[in-house]
Amino acid sequence: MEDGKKGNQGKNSVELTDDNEGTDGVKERCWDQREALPGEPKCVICGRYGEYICDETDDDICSLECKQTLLCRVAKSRLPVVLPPPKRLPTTDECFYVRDSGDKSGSQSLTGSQTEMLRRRLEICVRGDFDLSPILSFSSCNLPQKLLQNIEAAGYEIPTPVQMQAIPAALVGKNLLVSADTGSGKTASFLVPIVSRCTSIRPDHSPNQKNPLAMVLTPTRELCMQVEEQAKLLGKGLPFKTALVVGGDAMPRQLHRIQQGVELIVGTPGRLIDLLSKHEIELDDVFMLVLDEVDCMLERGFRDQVMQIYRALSQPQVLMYSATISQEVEKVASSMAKDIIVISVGKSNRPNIAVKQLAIWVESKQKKQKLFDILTSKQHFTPPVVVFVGSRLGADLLTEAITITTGLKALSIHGEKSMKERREIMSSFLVGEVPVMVATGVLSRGVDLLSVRQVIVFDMPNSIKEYVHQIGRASRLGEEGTAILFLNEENRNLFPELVEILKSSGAAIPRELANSRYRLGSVNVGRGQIRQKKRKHGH
Ligand SMILES: Nc1ncnc2c1ncn2[C@@H]1O[C@H](COP(=O)(O)OP(=O)(O)OP(=O)(O)O)[C@@H](O)[C@H]1O
Repeated sequence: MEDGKKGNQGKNSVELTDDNEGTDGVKERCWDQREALPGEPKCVICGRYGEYICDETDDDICSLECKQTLLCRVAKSRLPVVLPPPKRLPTTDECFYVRDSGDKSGSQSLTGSQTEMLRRRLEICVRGDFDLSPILSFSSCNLPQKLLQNIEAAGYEIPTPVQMQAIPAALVGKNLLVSADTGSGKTASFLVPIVSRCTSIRPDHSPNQKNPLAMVLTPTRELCMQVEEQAKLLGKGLPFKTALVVGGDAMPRQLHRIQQGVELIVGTPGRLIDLLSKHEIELDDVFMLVLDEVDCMLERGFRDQVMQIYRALSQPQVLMYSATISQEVEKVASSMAKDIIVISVGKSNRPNIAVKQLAIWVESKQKKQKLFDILTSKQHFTPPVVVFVGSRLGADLLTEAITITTGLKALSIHGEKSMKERREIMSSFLVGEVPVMVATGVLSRGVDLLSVRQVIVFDMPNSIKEYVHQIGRASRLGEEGTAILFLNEENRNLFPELVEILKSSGAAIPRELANSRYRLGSVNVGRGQIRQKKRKHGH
Protein backbone atom coordinates (compact mmCIF):
# COMPACT_ATOMS: atom_id res chain seq x y z
CA MET A 1 0.00 0.00 0.00
CA GLU A 2 1.36 3.40 -1.02
CA ASP A 3 1.63 5.66 2.00
CA GLY A 4 0.90 8.80 0.04
CA LYS A 5 3.76 10.81 1.66
CA LYS A 6 5.17 12.05 -1.58
CA GLY A 7 4.44 15.66 -1.33
CA ASN A 8 1.12 15.06 -3.08
CA GLN A 9 -1.05 16.48 -0.40
CA GLY A 10 -4.62 15.39 -0.32
CA LYS A 11 -3.85 12.48 -2.57
CA ASN A 12 -5.85 9.31 -2.19
CA SER A 13 -3.40 6.71 -0.93
CA VAL A 14 -4.79 3.75 -2.84
CA GLU A 15 -2.41 1.28 -4.37
CA LEU A 16 -3.40 0.56 -7.96
CA THR A 17 -3.01 -3.13 -8.53
CA ASP A 18 -3.49 -4.98 -11.79
CA ASP A 19 -5.98 -7.41 -10.37
CA ASN A 20 -8.01 -4.57 -8.97
CA GLU A 21 -7.94 -6.10 -5.50
CA GLY A 22 -8.76 -3.64 -2.78
CA THR A 23 -9.49 -0.90 -5.25
CA ASP A 24 -13.16 -0.42 -4.53
CA GLY A 25 -14.13 2.97 -5.77
CA VAL A 26 -10.89 3.50 -7.68
CA LYS A 27 -11.57 5.11 -11.02
CA GLU A 28 -11.30 2.46 -13.72
CA ARG A 29 -11.35 4.67 -16.77
CA CYS A 30 -9.66 7.93 -17.47
CA TRP A 31 -13.01 9.37 -18.46
CA ASP A 32 -14.36 8.70 -14.93
CA GLN A 33 -11.84 11.10 -13.45
CA ARG A 34 -12.38 14.84 -13.19
CA GLU A 35 -10.05 17.56 -14.46
CA ALA A 36 -7.29 18.69 -12.08
CA LEU A 37 -7.94 21.89 -10.18
CA PRO A 38 -5.15 24.47 -9.98
CA GLY A 39 -2.39 23.21 -7.69
CA GLU A 40 -3.64 19.60 -7.71
CA PRO A 41 -1.45 16.75 -8.97
CA LYS A 42 -1.99 15.83 -12.61
CA CYS A 43 -2.07 12.37 -14.18
CA VAL A 44 1.21 11.86 -16.06
CA ILE A 45 -0.68 10.24 -18.93
CA CYS A 46 -3.79 12.34 -19.52
CA GLY A 47 -3.41 15.42 -17.32
CA ARG A 48 -6.60 14.81 -15.32
CA TYR A 49 -6.68 14.85 -11.52
CA GLY A 50 -3.80 12.58 -10.39
CA GLU A 51 -5.76 11.12 -7.50
CA TYR A 52 -3.52 8.08 -7.06
CA ILE A 53 0.12 7.13 -7.03
CA CYS A 54 1.20 4.28 -9.29
CA ASP A 55 2.72 1.72 -6.93
CA GLU A 56 5.37 0.68 -9.47
CA THR A 57 6.62 4.03 -10.74
CA ASP A 58 5.53 6.52 -8.08
CA ASP A 59 3.91 8.67 -10.74
CA ASP A 60 0.66 10.56 -10.33
CA ILE A 61 -2.13 8.72 -12.06
CA CYS A 62 -5.87 9.31 -12.45
CA SER A 63 -7.22 5.80 -13.03
CA LEU A 64 -6.43 2.15 -13.66
CA GLU A 65 -6.62 2.78 -17.38
CA CYS A 66 -3.85 5.38 -17.29
CA LYS A 67 -1.79 3.22 -14.97
CA GLN A 68 -1.94 0.48 -17.60
CA THR A 69 -0.79 2.91 -20.30
CA LEU A 70 2.02 4.12 -18.07
CA LEU A 71 3.25 0.60 -17.34
CA CYS A 72 3.17 -0.29 -21.01
CA ARG A 73 5.34 2.74 -21.81
CA VAL A 74 7.75 1.84 -19.08
CA ALA A 75 7.94 -1.76 -20.34
CA LYS A 76 8.64 -0.51 -23.86
CA SER A 77 11.37 1.83 -22.75
CA ARG A 78 13.03 -1.01 -20.86
CA LEU A 79 12.90 -3.38 -23.79
CA PRO A 80 16.56 -3.32 -24.86
CA VAL A 81 17.63 -4.15 -21.34
CA VAL A 82 15.30 -7.11 -21.08
CA LEU A 83 16.39 -8.57 -24.37
CA PRO A 84 20.10 -8.26 -25.12
CA PRO A 85 21.32 -8.80 -28.68
CA PRO A 86 21.38 -12.46 -29.69
CA LYS A 87 25.14 -12.71 -30.07
CA ARG A 88 25.57 -11.82 -26.45
CA LEU A 89 22.39 -13.57 -25.37
CA PRO A 90 23.39 -15.48 -22.27
CA THR A 91 21.71 -18.73 -21.31
CA THR A 92 20.14 -16.96 -18.41
CA ASP A 93 19.02 -13.39 -18.77
CA GLU A 94 17.02 -11.28 -16.44
CA CYS A 95 14.00 -13.49 -16.45
CA PHE A 96 14.17 -16.21 -19.08
CA TYR A 97 16.11 -19.38 -19.54
CA VAL A 98 16.55 -19.78 -23.26
CA ARG A 99 17.72 -22.81 -25.15
CA ASP A 100 17.21 -24.20 -28.63
CA SER A 101 14.48 -26.79 -28.53
CA GLY A 102 15.69 -28.52 -31.65
CA ASP A 103 12.11 -28.90 -32.85
CA LYS A 104 11.16 -28.26 -36.44
CA SER A 105 10.13 -24.69 -35.96
CA GLY A 106 13.33 -24.02 -34.09
CA SER A 107 11.33 -22.05 -31.54
CA GLN A 108 12.99 -21.64 -28.19
CA SER A 109 11.34 -23.58 -25.44
CA LEU A 110 9.99 -21.06 -23.02
CA THR A 111 7.64 -22.48 -20.45
CA GLY A 112 4.00 -21.47 -20.60
CA SER A 113 4.38 -18.93 -17.84
CA GLN A 114 7.58 -17.48 -19.37
CA THR A 115 5.77 -17.10 -22.67
CA GLU A 116 2.88 -15.43 -20.93
CA MET A 117 5.19 -13.10 -19.02
CA LEU A 118 7.16 -12.20 -22.15
CA ARG A 119 4.00 -11.51 -24.11
CA ARG A 120 2.64 -9.38 -21.31
CA ARG A 121 5.81 -7.33 -21.07
CA LEU A 122 5.94 -6.78 -24.78
CA GLU A 123 2.20 -6.22 -25.02
CA ILE A 124 1.86 -9.13 -27.44
CA CYS A 125 -1.63 -10.57 -27.60
CA VAL A 126 -2.36 -13.77 -29.54
CA ARG A 127 -5.78 -15.16 -30.39
CA GLY A 128 -6.48 -18.44 -32.15
CA ASP A 129 -5.17 -21.95 -32.09
CA PHE A 130 -1.48 -21.25 -31.69
CA ASP A 131 1.00 -22.05 -28.96
CA LEU A 132 4.46 -21.14 -30.29
CA SER A 133 6.42 -18.85 -28.00
CA PRO A 134 7.90 -15.60 -29.28
CA ILE A 135 11.46 -16.05 -30.54
CA LEU A 136 14.21 -14.16 -28.76
CA SER A 137 16.71 -14.22 -31.62
CA PHE A 138 16.63 -14.67 -35.36
CA SER A 139 19.04 -17.58 -35.08
CA SER A 140 16.57 -19.63 -33.09
CA CYS A 141 14.17 -20.44 -35.90
CA ASN A 142 16.11 -22.51 -38.40
CA LEU A 143 16.59 -19.80 -41.00
CA PRO A 144 19.08 -20.40 -43.83
CA GLN A 145 22.59 -19.30 -42.83
CA LYS A 146 22.78 -16.79 -45.66
CA LEU A 147 19.50 -15.22 -44.61
CA LEU A 148 20.82 -14.85 -41.07
CA GLN A 149 23.89 -13.10 -42.48
CA ASN A 150 21.68 -10.77 -44.48
CA ILE A 151 19.59 -9.98 -41.41
CA GLU A 152 22.76 -9.16 -39.54
CA ALA A 153 24.06 -7.04 -42.42
CA ALA A 154 20.79 -5.08 -42.34
CA GLY A 155 21.66 -4.18 -38.75
CA TYR A 156 18.88 -6.23 -37.17
CA GLU A 157 20.38 -7.56 -33.97
CA ILE A 158 17.27 -8.74 -32.20
CA PRO A 159 13.77 -9.22 -33.49
CA THR A 160 11.26 -6.52 -32.66
CA PRO A 161 8.21 -7.68 -30.66
CA VAL A 162 6.05 -8.12 -33.75
CA GLN A 163 8.82 -10.12 -35.41
CA MET A 164 9.25 -12.28 -32.31
CA GLN A 165 5.72 -13.56 -32.55
CA ALA A 166 4.80 -13.27 -36.23
CA ILE A 167 7.95 -14.88 -37.70
CA PRO A 168 7.55 -18.28 -35.99
CA ALA A 169 3.82 -18.27 -36.76
CA ALA A 170 4.37 -17.50 -40.45
CA LEU A 171 7.17 -20.07 -40.69
CA VAL A 172 4.82 -22.88 -39.66
CA GLY A 173 2.30 -21.82 -42.28
CA LYS A 174 -0.38 -20.10 -40.20
CA ASN A 175 -2.76 -17.54 -41.63
CA LEU A 176 -2.15 -14.31 -39.74
CA LEU A 177 -3.78 -10.99 -39.05
CA VAL A 178 -1.16 -8.81 -37.39
CA SER A 179 -1.44 -5.34 -35.95
CA ALA A 180 1.49 -3.41 -34.52
CA ASP A 181 2.59 0.21 -34.32
CA THR A 182 3.80 2.13 -37.33
CA GLY A 183 7.57 1.71 -37.66
CA SER A 184 7.71 -1.46 -35.56
CA GLY A 185 9.31 -3.76 -38.13
CA LYS A 186 6.25 -5.44 -39.63
CA THR A 187 7.84 -5.64 -43.09
CA ALA A 188 10.66 -7.96 -42.05
CA SER A 189 8.20 -10.01 -40.04
CA PHE A 190 6.66 -11.21 -43.28
CA LEU A 191 9.72 -10.99 -45.55
CA VAL A 192 11.95 -13.18 -43.39
CA PRO A 193 9.46 -16.11 -43.50
CA ILE A 194 8.90 -15.54 -47.22
CA VAL A 195 12.62 -15.70 -48.06
CA SER A 196 13.10 -18.69 -45.79
CA ARG A 197 10.15 -20.71 -47.04
CA CYS A 198 10.66 -19.89 -50.72
CA THR A 199 14.32 -20.90 -50.64
CA SER A 200 13.56 -24.12 -48.84
CA ILE A 201 10.90 -25.03 -51.41
CA ARG A 202 13.09 -23.99 -54.33
CA PRO A 203 16.69 -24.40 -53.21
CA ASP A 204 18.02 -23.67 -56.72
CA HIS A 205 16.79 -20.88 -58.89
CA SER A 206 16.25 -22.90 -62.04
CA PRO A 207 15.00 -21.24 -65.24
CA ASN A 208 12.50 -24.12 -65.61
CA GLN A 209 10.75 -23.13 -62.43
CA LYS A 210 9.55 -19.72 -63.36
CA ASN A 211 6.36 -19.15 -61.48
CA PRO A 212 6.33 -16.89 -58.45
CA LEU A 213 5.91 -18.53 -55.06
CA ALA A 214 4.94 -15.55 -52.97
CA MET A 215 3.20 -12.25 -53.49
CA VAL A 216 3.03 -9.05 -51.46
CA LEU A 217 0.27 -6.56 -52.26
CA THR A 218 0.41 -2.99 -50.97
CA PRO A 219 -1.69 0.10 -51.73
CA THR A 220 1.04 2.39 -53.11
CA ARG A 221 3.92 2.22 -55.53
CA GLU A 222 6.30 3.81 -53.03
CA LEU A 223 5.57 1.14 -50.49
CA CYS A 224 5.94 -1.61 -53.09
CA MET A 225 9.36 -0.26 -54.09
CA GLN A 226 10.46 -0.19 -50.50
CA VAL A 227 9.23 -3.70 -49.74
CA GLU A 228 10.90 -5.06 -52.86
CA GLU A 229 14.16 -3.37 -51.93
CA GLN A 230 14.07 -4.88 -48.48
CA ALA A 231 13.22 -8.30 -49.93
CA LYS A 232 16.26 -8.04 -52.21
CA LEU A 233 18.50 -7.26 -49.26
CA LEU A 234 17.19 -10.19 -47.26
CA GLY A 235 17.37 -12.55 -50.22
CA LYS A 236 20.84 -11.49 -51.39
CA GLY A 237 23.04 -14.45 -52.36
CA LEU A 238 20.09 -16.84 -52.11
CA PRO A 239 18.08 -18.39 -54.94
CA PHE A 240 15.50 -15.67 -54.46
CA LYS A 241 14.51 -13.24 -57.18
CA THR A 242 11.92 -10.51 -56.99
CA ALA A 243 9.81 -8.46 -59.38
CA LEU A 244 8.03 -5.16 -58.93
CA VAL A 245 4.61 -4.93 -60.55
CA VAL A 246 3.23 -1.40 -60.24
CA GLY A 247 1.45 1.09 -62.44
CA GLY A 248 3.25 4.10 -63.87
CA ASP A 249 6.29 2.05 -64.99
CA ALA A 250 6.65 0.40 -68.38
CA MET A 251 4.76 -2.88 -68.41
CA PRO A 252 7.07 -4.78 -70.84
CA ARG A 253 10.06 -4.33 -68.54
CA GLN A 254 8.15 -5.68 -65.56
CA LEU A 255 6.81 -8.55 -67.62
CA HIS A 256 10.25 -9.44 -68.91
CA ARG A 257 11.54 -9.75 -65.38
CA ILE A 258 8.68 -12.00 -64.34
CA GLN A 259 9.24 -14.19 -67.38
CA GLN A 260 12.85 -14.69 -66.35
CA GLY A 261 11.46 -16.44 -63.29
CA VAL A 262 11.02 -14.88 -59.87
CA GLU A 263 10.15 -16.17 -56.42
CA LEU A 264 8.44 -13.02 -55.13
CA ILE A 265 6.18 -10.46 -56.74
CA VAL A 266 5.57 -7.17 -54.97
CA GLY A 267 2.81 -5.14 -56.48
CA THR A 268 -0.21 -2.90 -56.40
CA PRO A 269 -3.52 -4.62 -57.20
CA GLY A 270 -4.32 -2.61 -60.36
CA ARG A 271 -1.26 -3.59 -62.37
CA LEU A 272 -1.53 -7.21 -61.26
CA ILE A 273 -5.11 -7.37 -62.45
CA ASP A 274 -3.93 -5.97 -65.80
CA LEU A 275 -1.39 -8.76 -66.12
CA LEU A 276 -3.85 -11.40 -64.96
CA SER A 277 -6.53 -10.37 -67.40
CA LYS A 278 -4.03 -10.46 -70.26
CA HIS A 279 -2.95 -13.94 -69.09
CA GLU A 280 0.60 -12.67 -68.88
CA ILE A 281 1.22 -14.07 -65.46
CA GLU A 282 0.84 -17.51 -63.89
CA LEU A 283 0.03 -17.48 -60.20
CA ASP A 284 -0.71 -21.19 -59.58
CA ASP A 285 2.39 -21.76 -57.46
CA VAL A 286 1.90 -18.78 -55.14
CA PHE A 287 1.62 -20.31 -51.69
CA MET A 288 2.15 -17.17 -49.58
CA LEU A 289 0.15 -13.99 -49.98
CA VAL A 290 0.77 -10.84 -47.94
CA LEU A 291 -1.72 -8.01 -47.75
CA ASP A 292 0.28 -5.16 -46.28
CA GLU A 293 -1.82 -2.27 -44.95
CA VAL A 294 -4.66 -4.77 -44.98
CA ASP A 295 -7.32 -2.34 -43.74
CA CYS A 296 -6.68 -0.18 -46.78
CA MET A 297 -6.51 -3.19 -49.09
CA LEU A 298 -9.90 -4.46 -47.93
CA GLU A 299 -11.63 -1.12 -48.28
CA ARG A 300 -13.90 -0.29 -51.15
CA GLY A 301 -11.74 0.68 -54.08
CA PHE A 302 -9.21 -2.08 -53.51
CA ARG A 303 -11.30 -4.90 -52.08
CA ASP A 304 -12.72 -6.22 -55.38
CA GLN A 305 -9.31 -6.22 -57.03
CA VAL A 306 -7.71 -7.94 -54.07
CA MET A 307 -10.43 -10.59 -54.05
CA GLN A 308 -10.02 -11.14 -57.77
CA ILE A 309 -6.31 -11.76 -57.30
CA TYR A 310 -6.96 -13.97 -54.27
CA ARG A 311 -9.38 -16.11 -56.28
CA ALA A 312 -6.70 -16.62 -58.93
CA LEU A 313 -4.47 -18.27 -56.31
CA SER A 314 -4.71 -21.81 -54.96
CA GLN A 315 -5.55 -21.24 -51.29
CA PRO A 316 -2.26 -19.69 -50.22
CA GLN A 317 -1.19 -18.95 -46.67
CA VAL A 318 -2.41 -15.39 -46.06
CA LEU A 319 -0.49 -12.87 -43.94
CA MET A 320 -2.24 -9.58 -43.27
CA TYR A 321 -0.68 -6.55 -41.59
CA SER A 322 -1.47 -3.04 -40.49
CA ALA A 323 -1.10 -0.59 -37.63
CA THR A 324 -4.84 -0.01 -37.79
CA ILE A 325 -7.19 -2.97 -37.83
CA SER A 326 -10.89 -2.67 -37.05
CA GLN A 327 -13.36 -5.41 -36.13
CA GLU A 328 -14.83 -5.05 -39.60
CA VAL A 329 -11.43 -5.78 -41.18
CA GLU A 330 -11.00 -8.74 -38.85
CA LYS A 331 -14.35 -10.12 -40.00
CA VAL A 332 -13.45 -9.85 -43.68
CA ALA A 333 -9.99 -11.27 -43.02
CA SER A 334 -11.45 -14.25 -41.16
CA SER A 335 -13.84 -14.95 -43.99
CA MET A 336 -10.94 -14.94 -46.45
CA ALA A 337 -8.55 -17.25 -44.69
CA LYS A 338 -9.28 -20.22 -42.43
CA ASP A 339 -8.17 -20.60 -38.80
CA ILE A 340 -6.67 -17.20 -38.67
CA ILE A 341 -4.29 -16.32 -35.82
CA VAL A 342 -4.70 -12.73 -34.64
CA ILE A 343 -1.53 -11.17 -33.27
CA SER A 344 -1.51 -7.67 -31.89
CA VAL A 345 1.37 -5.79 -30.36
CA GLY A 346 0.47 -2.78 -28.24
CA LYS A 347 -2.81 -1.03 -28.80
CA SER A 348 -4.14 -1.21 -32.32
CA ASN A 349 -5.35 2.00 -33.96
CA ARG A 350 -3.26 4.21 -31.65
CA PRO A 351 -0.44 6.49 -32.71
CA ASN A 352 3.08 5.36 -32.02
CA ILE A 353 3.89 6.69 -28.55
CA ALA A 354 7.33 7.83 -29.73
CA VAL A 355 5.64 10.55 -31.79
CA LYS A 356 4.89 13.65 -29.76
CA GLN A 357 1.72 15.24 -31.08
CA LEU A 358 1.10 18.95 -31.07
CA ALA A 359 -2.38 19.92 -32.17
CA ILE A 360 -2.75 23.59 -33.11
CA TRP A 361 -6.03 25.30 -33.77
CA VAL A 362 -5.61 27.27 -37.01
CA GLU A 363 -8.38 28.73 -39.12
CA SER A 364 -8.12 27.62 -42.75
CA LYS A 365 -7.11 31.03 -44.06
CA GLN A 366 -4.22 31.21 -41.61
CA LYS A 367 -2.83 27.73 -42.22
CA LYS A 368 -0.27 28.74 -44.84
CA GLN A 369 1.13 31.53 -42.73
CA LYS A 370 1.32 29.21 -39.73
CA LEU A 371 3.23 26.69 -41.82
CA PHE A 372 5.68 29.34 -43.05
CA ASP A 373 6.20 30.44 -39.45
CA ILE A 374 7.12 26.91 -38.43
CA LEU A 375 9.38 26.34 -41.44
CA THR A 376 11.28 29.55 -40.75
CA SER A 377 11.55 29.03 -37.02
CA LYS A 378 14.91 27.74 -35.80
CA GLN A 379 13.21 26.34 -32.77
CA HIS A 380 10.34 24.51 -34.45
CA PHE A 381 11.65 23.41 -37.85
CA THR A 382 13.53 20.12 -37.77
CA PRO A 383 14.19 19.07 -41.36
CA PRO A 384 13.61 16.88 -43.26
CA VAL A 385 9.89 17.44 -42.89
CA VAL A 386 6.89 15.87 -44.57
CA VAL A 387 3.82 18.08 -44.91
CA PHE A 388 0.63 16.12 -45.55
CA VAL A 389 -2.11 17.76 -47.60
CA GLY A 390 -5.48 16.62 -48.90
CA SER A 391 -5.21 17.06 -52.67
CA ARG A 392 -2.77 16.86 -55.54
CA LEU A 393 -3.39 20.44 -56.62
CA GLY A 394 -3.06 21.56 -53.02
CA ALA A 395 0.31 19.80 -52.83
CA ASP A 396 1.65 21.56 -55.93
CA LEU A 397 0.37 25.00 -54.89
CA LEU A 398 1.63 24.73 -51.36
CA THR A 399 5.05 23.57 -52.55
CA GLU A 400 5.36 26.61 -54.77
CA ALA A 401 4.24 28.93 -51.97
CA ILE A 402 6.78 27.41 -49.56
CA THR A 403 9.63 27.93 -51.98
CA ILE A 404 8.64 31.49 -52.82
CA THR A 405 7.90 32.61 -49.29
CA THR A 406 10.51 30.81 -47.21
CA GLY A 407 13.25 30.25 -49.79
CA LEU A 408 13.40 26.59 -48.74
CA LYS A 409 13.66 23.87 -51.36
CA ALA A 410 10.41 21.94 -51.43
CA LEU A 411 9.01 19.21 -53.66
CA SER A 412 5.56 17.70 -53.97
CA ILE A 413 4.73 14.05 -54.41
CA HIS A 414 1.35 12.64 -55.40
CA GLY A 415 -0.41 10.15 -57.62
CA GLU A 416 -0.47 12.30 -60.72
CA LYS A 417 3.32 12.30 -61.08
CA SER A 418 5.02 9.60 -63.11
CA MET A 419 6.85 6.79 -61.44
CA LYS A 420 10.15 8.21 -62.67
CA GLU A 421 9.42 11.60 -61.13
CA ARG A 422 8.26 10.02 -57.88
CA ARG A 423 11.46 7.98 -57.67
CA GLU A 424 13.63 11.06 -58.23
CA ILE A 425 11.69 13.14 -55.71
CA MET A 426 11.97 10.43 -53.08
CA SER A 427 15.68 10.02 -53.58
CA SER A 428 16.47 13.75 -53.43
CA PHE A 429 14.43 13.99 -50.27
CA LEU A 430 16.02 10.94 -48.69
CA VAL A 431 19.58 12.06 -49.46
CA GLY A 432 18.86 15.41 -47.85
CA GLU A 433 18.90 17.69 -50.92
CA VAL A 434 15.35 18.84 -50.21
CA PRO A 435 14.27 19.67 -46.66
CA VAL A 436 10.51 19.84 -47.25
CA MET A 437 8.31 17.33 -49.02
CA VAL A 438 4.63 18.06 -49.50
CA ALA A 439 2.72 14.82 -49.93
CA THR A 440 -0.77 13.46 -50.39
CA GLY A 441 -1.79 10.08 -49.00
CA VAL A 442 0.72 8.31 -51.28
CA LEU A 443 3.24 8.63 -48.46
CA SER A 444 0.84 7.98 -45.56
CA ARG A 445 1.24 4.27 -45.44
CA GLY A 446 4.22 2.13 -44.68
CA VAL A 447 6.92 4.25 -46.31
CA ASP A 448 10.07 4.22 -44.25
CA LEU A 449 11.43 7.77 -44.32
CA LEU A 450 14.37 6.98 -42.10
CA SER A 451 15.68 10.46 -41.37
CA VAL A 452 12.29 12.13 -40.95
CA ARG A 453 11.54 13.18 -37.40
CA GLN A 454 8.88 15.79 -38.10
CA VAL A 455 5.55 15.54 -39.84
CA ILE A 456 3.13 18.42 -40.32
CA VAL A 457 -0.47 17.44 -40.97
CA PHE A 458 -1.55 20.54 -42.85
CA ASP A 459 -4.90 19.07 -43.95
CA MET A 460 -6.36 16.60 -41.50
CA PRO A 461 -7.15 13.37 -43.43
CA ASN A 462 -10.65 11.89 -43.53
CA SER A 463 -10.09 9.33 -40.82
CA ILE A 464 -8.18 8.98 -37.59
CA LYS A 465 -6.54 5.81 -38.80
CA GLU A 466 -5.06 7.68 -41.77
CA TYR A 467 -3.81 10.30 -39.28
CA VAL A 468 -2.19 7.51 -37.23
CA HIS A 469 -0.35 6.31 -40.35
CA GLN A 470 0.69 9.81 -41.42
CA ILE A 471 2.23 10.79 -38.12
CA GLY A 472 3.86 7.34 -37.97
CA ARG A 473 6.30 8.60 -40.64
CA ALA A 474 7.98 10.68 -37.92
CA SER A 475 9.30 7.71 -35.98
CA ARG A 476 10.89 4.41 -36.83
CA LEU A 477 11.53 1.77 -34.20
CA GLY A 478 10.74 3.99 -31.25
CA GLU A 479 12.97 6.94 -32.23
CA GLU A 480 11.38 10.15 -31.02
CA GLY A 481 9.59 12.33 -33.52
CA THR A 482 7.06 15.13 -33.57
CA ALA A 483 3.82 15.64 -35.42
CA ILE A 484 2.19 19.04 -35.74
CA LEU A 485 -1.47 18.93 -36.60
CA PHE A 486 -3.46 21.88 -37.94
CA LEU A 487 -7.02 21.72 -36.78
CA ASN A 488 -10.18 23.75 -37.09
CA GLU A 489 -13.94 23.40 -37.12
CA GLU A 490 -13.82 21.86 -40.60
CA ASN A 491 -12.48 18.68 -39.02
CA ARG A 492 -15.36 18.39 -36.55
CA ASN A 493 -16.36 14.89 -37.72
CA LEU A 494 -13.16 13.60 -36.20
CA PHE A 495 -13.27 15.54 -32.94
CA PRO A 496 -14.57 12.79 -30.61
CA GLU A 497 -11.99 10.26 -31.82
CA LEU A 498 -9.26 12.85 -31.98
CA VAL A 499 -9.84 13.94 -28.40
CA GLU A 500 -9.53 10.28 -27.33
CA ILE A 501 -6.33 9.84 -29.32
CA LEU A 502 -4.70 13.02 -28.05
CA LYS A 503 -5.67 12.27 -24.47
CA SER A 504 -4.45 8.71 -24.52
CA SER A 505 -1.13 9.93 -25.94
CA GLY A 506 -0.80 12.56 -23.24
CA ALA A 507 -0.94 15.38 -25.82
CA ALA A 508 -2.44 18.76 -24.96
CA ILE A 509 -5.86 19.49 -26.34
CA PRO A 510 -6.31 22.95 -27.86
CA ARG A 511 -8.80 25.09 -25.94
CA GLU A 512 -11.01 25.46 -29.01
CA LEU A 513 -11.21 21.69 -29.38
CA ALA A 514 -11.85 21.12 -25.69
CA ASN A 515 -14.66 23.67 -25.78
CA SER A 516 -16.09 22.60 -29.10
CA ARG A 517 -19.67 21.38 -29.02
CA TYR A 518 -18.59 18.64 -31.44
CA ARG A 519 -16.01 17.04 -29.19
CA LEU A 520 -18.50 14.57 -27.69
CA GLY A 521 -19.80 13.43 -31.04
CA SER A 522 -22.69 15.81 -30.78
CA VAL A 523 -23.14 16.38 -34.49
CA ASN A 524 -26.42 14.51 -34.55
CA VAL A 525 -27.53 14.46 -30.96
CA GLY A 526 -29.83 16.81 -29.11
CA ARG A 527 -28.62 19.32 -26.55
CA GLY A 528 -30.09 17.31 -23.66
CA GLN A 529 -27.76 14.45 -24.48
CA ILE A 530 -24.73 16.73 -24.57
CA ARG A 531 -25.48 18.08 -21.13
CA GLN A 532 -26.00 14.60 -19.78
CA LYS A 533 -22.65 13.34 -21.09
CA LYS A 534 -20.84 16.36 -19.77
CA ARG A 535 -22.27 15.80 -16.31
CA LYS A 536 -21.23 12.16 -16.48
CA HIS A 537 -17.65 13.17 -17.21
CA GLY A 538 -17.61 15.55 -14.33
CA HIS A 539 -17.48 18.90 -16.14
N1 LIG B 1 14.87 -6.24 -35.88
C1 LIG B 1 15.17 -5.03 -36.29
N2 LIG B 1 16.25 -4.39 -35.78
C2 LIG B 1 16.56 -3.14 -36.21
N3 LIG B 1 15.87 -2.45 -37.16
C3 LIG B 1 14.78 -3.05 -37.69
C4 LIG B 1 14.40 -4.36 -37.29
N4 LIG B 1 13.29 -4.68 -38.01
C5 LIG B 1 13.02 -3.62 -38.80
N5 LIG B 1 13.91 -2.64 -38.61
C6 LIG B 1 13.92 -1.30 -39.25
O1 LIG B 1 12.86 -0.57 -38.64
C7 LIG B 1 12.30 0.37 -39.54
C8 LIG B 1 10.78 0.25 -39.53
O2 LIG B 1 10.38 -1.00 -40.02
P1 LIG B 1 9.14 -1.17 -41.01
O3 LIG B 1 9.22 -0.21 -42.14
O4 LIG B 1 9.04 -2.60 -41.34
O5 LIG B 1 7.95 -0.73 -40.04
P2 LIG B 1 6.41 -1.05 -40.19
O6 LIG B 1 5.99 -1.67 -38.92
O7 LIG B 1 6.12 -1.78 -41.45
O8 LIG B 1 5.83 0.42 -40.23
P3 LIG B 1 4.55 1.00 -40.99
O9 LIG B 1 3.33 0.59 -40.25
O10 LIG B 1 4.77 2.46 -40.96
O11 LIG B 1 4.57 0.42 -42.36
C9 LIG B 1 12.92 0.06 -40.88
O12 LIG B 1 13.93 1.03 -41.11
C10 LIG B 1 13.55 -1.30 -40.72
O13 LIG B 1 14.69 -1.47 -41.53
